[in-house]
Order: sequence, then structure tokens, then C-alpha cells
Amino acid sequence: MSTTSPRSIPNILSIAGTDPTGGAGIQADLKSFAAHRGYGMCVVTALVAQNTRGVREIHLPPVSFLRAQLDAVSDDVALDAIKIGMLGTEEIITTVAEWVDSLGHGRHGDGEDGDGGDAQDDVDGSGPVLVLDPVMIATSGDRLLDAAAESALIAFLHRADLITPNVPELALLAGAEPASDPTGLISQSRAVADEHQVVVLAKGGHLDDATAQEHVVDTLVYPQRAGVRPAEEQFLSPRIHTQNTHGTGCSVSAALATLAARGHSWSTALPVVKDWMTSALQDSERLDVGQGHGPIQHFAQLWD
Ligand SMILES: Nc1ncnc2c1ncn2[C@@H]1O[C@H](COP(=O)(O)OP(=O)(O)OP(=O)(O)O)[C@@H](O)[C@H]1O
Ligand SMILES: Cc1ncc(COP(=O)(O)O)c(N)n1
Repeated sequence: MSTTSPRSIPNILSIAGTDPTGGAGIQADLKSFAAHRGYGMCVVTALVAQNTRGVREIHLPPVSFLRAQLDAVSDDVALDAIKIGMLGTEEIITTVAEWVDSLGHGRHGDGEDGDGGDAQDDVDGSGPVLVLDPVMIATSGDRLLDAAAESALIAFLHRADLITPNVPELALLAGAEPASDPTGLISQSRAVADEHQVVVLAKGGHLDDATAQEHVVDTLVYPQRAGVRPAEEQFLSPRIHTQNTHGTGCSVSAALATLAARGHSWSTALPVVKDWMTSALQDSERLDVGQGHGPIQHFAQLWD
């Protein structure tokens, strides 16, 4: 990653929807930023009446007010990283895209340290690192992106440095059936990474193949650029058998944005984040929040 913030505590912005029970969306992002030593900020795209059991109602503030929130932050604060989650509608995606373009965001490289590395070359990035979690459907099965907005989200992808789809989200971005094993996930990620020139973190939490009972496999897939060979890197962690998985996707992308702003490459950040997630899932049993898919314990490593 070519950016290392001069700030000892980087400024990280979440642009996402809310979860009043605190496990997913903006509330999860802020906890994840703090757990990884970032200063967290947030712009709300959607107010979501949800809990650990499901989504009840969604209220969308006018997009002019969304833009006012975004400008209020960027007119005043130098941003080191942006994590984008629930965008909800085409109008919201367009508004956020226009604002990102107004920042003059130039994509950040995916190599180790900007020296051109062997597998992934480095693009001279400018402005904040941008991580997009293409949130479409909640763990509960409820839709968080309207169907008409899917093509607008696909058109947004090239702006991001990293995207973090789960199995069904990746299938939708690739225009394919959901993958059933890590190999299928990699080939869909390769298609998306090359077409949109974006690094893809394909999350394997939803896989149910032979090894999935024991391990969760997440894969980084780098776009192929002229003269640079394609690369994939797989990262395994133990599968934690718990129903407290609400917000894992939000929390992982927020953690990666924070570590990138602190100078990590994606491949050095991901093992750190997976170790952290393992303890956050294990420690979730100490929380007593709701009857459904409960939240993770973001501060497991701090509150030992
Ligand atoms: N049971 C688990 N044990 C260990 N790690 C997990 C487990 N479930 C998810 N993870 C990790 O959490 C992250 C999110 O994975 P997942 O594939 O579930 O994405 P997601 O569907 O976006 O998450 P969410 O459940 O928030 O919607 C990945 O890094 C994955 O490895
Ligand atoms: C506002 C918001 N953003 C994202 C999610 C996805 O999280 P999960 O899939 O864990 O429910 C969510 N439920 N709510």
C-alpha cells in the first residue's frame, strides 16, 4: 500500500446504514475502527429498524442531506480511509460516487510497499484508501439493496481499492450462480477483479464444502495488469461454531480499511484481521444481546 498517513491515529469514515442493536452497519464499523486504532467517523445512508432477528423497516434520508453530511466531513477533515457499506438505492450510489469523484480519489496500489513488488504492481494512490463492502442481503436474509440498484453498484466498483463480497454478493457481481467451494470463489473473483481492476477479498464464511466445517477460507484476488502476473492468496482461520455472526462482514471491511490507513498491505492486514475475528467470535458468547444472530465482541483482545 502506497499510503501511510502522517497521522499517528488515522481518520476513517464509514458510509453505511444503521443497526440500533449495535452489531452491524455503522455501529459495527465504529467499534472495528476503534479496535484497530483508528479515529472513527460516520455518514448515515439509511436508518434501518433491525435487530439480531431481522430487518423491519428502512428509512432513507433525502440524498441532498446525504451529500450535506459527506461534504461536512470532507470540507473539514483529512480522510485516510473510507469504508462503504449499505448504499440501498441507485440514487444513494450515484450521490456517493459523485462525492468520491469530487475528492479526486486515485486508486491505491495493492503491492507491499509501492516498489512494484513481484506479483502486484503499485498504482500511485491519492486521497483516502477506499474499501467497499457490497452489502446486498443481511444475515437474516433481508434485502439491503434494492434490485434496481445492482447495476449502479457494479458501475461503482472501479472506484474502490478493495471490495469484500460474500458468496452470494460475489455471484451477483460476477453474473453467476453462487460458488460452492474456494476454487469457484476464486474464478468468480478473478473475473470481477480483472473487469473492474479492483482487489477482491472473497469471503468464505457462507461456504459449506468439505473443509468448511473446520476452516473459513478468505481469498485475496489481485487484478491482472499489463506485464504483471495474476495472483491469489488464501487465508485460513478456524471456523467458530456460533450463531453470533451478525456484522462479521461489516467489521472485517472496517478493520481492513483501518489497517490500510496505518500502512499495511491487504496481505499483511488480512491475517491480523482474521486472528482478531476469531477472538471476537469466540468472545461473543460473553455478550447477551438479542435472540437471533448476535453481535461479535469487537474488544475481545482489549478486555481480556
Ligand atoms: N463462523 C466463523 N468462524 C470464523 N470466521 C468467520 C465465521 N463466519 C465469518 N467469518 C469471517 O468473517 C468474515 C465475514 O465472512 P462472511 O463470508 O460471513 O461475510 P458476510 O456474509 O459479509 O458477513 P455477515 O455475516 O456480516 O453478512 C470473513 O473474514 C470470514 O472469514
Ligand atoms: C445497516 C446494515 N449494514 C449491513 C448489514 C449486514 O450485516 P449482516 O449481514 O451481518 O446482517 C446489516 N445487517 N445492516
